[in-house]
Amino acid sequence: MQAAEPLFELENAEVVRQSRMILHVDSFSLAKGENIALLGPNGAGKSTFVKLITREVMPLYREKPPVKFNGNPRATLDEVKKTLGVVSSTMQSQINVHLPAVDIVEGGLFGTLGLPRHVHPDERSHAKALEAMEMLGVAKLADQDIMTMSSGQARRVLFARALVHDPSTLLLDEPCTGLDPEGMYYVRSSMRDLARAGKGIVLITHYPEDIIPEISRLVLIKEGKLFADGAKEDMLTDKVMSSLFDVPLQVAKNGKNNEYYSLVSSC
Ligand SMILES: Nc1ncnc2c1ncn2[C@@H]1O[C@H](COP(=O)(O)OP(=O)(O)OP(=O)(O)O)[C@@H](O)[C@H]1O
Repeated sequence: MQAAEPLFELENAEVVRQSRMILHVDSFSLAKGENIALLGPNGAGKSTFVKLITREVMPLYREKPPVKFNGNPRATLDEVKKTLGVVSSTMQSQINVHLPAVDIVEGGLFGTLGLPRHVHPDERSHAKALEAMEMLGVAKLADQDIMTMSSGQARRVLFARALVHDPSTLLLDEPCTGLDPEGMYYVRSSMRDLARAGKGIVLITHYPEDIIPEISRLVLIKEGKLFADGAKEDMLTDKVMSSLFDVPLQVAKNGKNNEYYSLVSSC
């Protein structure tokens, strides 16, 4: 079987802020369509890692390019945006206008959180937005003001927004943060649906509970470096998790078929 082509590659990539090295990756590759989770303590460098993918952060210059996207060391922002759909928990707090949810979703076609002023939505873009909302089970909320929605409903609207331009990979930055168990249930089941529909998933999280069964590879980040990278079952052990977070932790397996993991602190 032929190996899938890489979507994203890093080689000797370093990010410096205020004279401090906040991320250094010797070597990393993510295949097209692959599902991974990035796990690590606060301040470890997970968001910086993902911002190297989205080109919000640039690495130090090297003669041999440290970042390649679709094999291209000079991928344009437009190319990156077309390929990726992004959802983050902080996006929700940036929405402070009264707009129908469908406008938020349609804004995803233009890379904005609502419809840009100069844009007059046409039937096609409206239909696309409704189709994405249908996929996330929130089409019936299309006309509801986003500001009046529960956090779980609004998060699913943001998933629909990330999907509206049909990206091949979704970048999900702590998608369950701030949600109650019902909201988490729907976000996690949406992640599963999307993975099954063939979307690649890159999930950043602090919690193994978010790691849906379709994700089989875990990348652990600590103190600005790749701490470990490998199969989920090898990473989610008491020993590895305790040394990643520097406190005693036990990994429990649960779910109907023991397909989920959670972390228990022994205080
Ligand atoms: N613009 C910046 N200037 C200075 N330091 C920065 C900047 N951006 C990030 N850092 C630092 O780099 C480190 C890594 O930050 P990053 O946001 O990537 O971590 P993270 O693993 O995503 O954290 P969290 O889980 O808390 O979101 C942190 O110590 C952070 O304070």
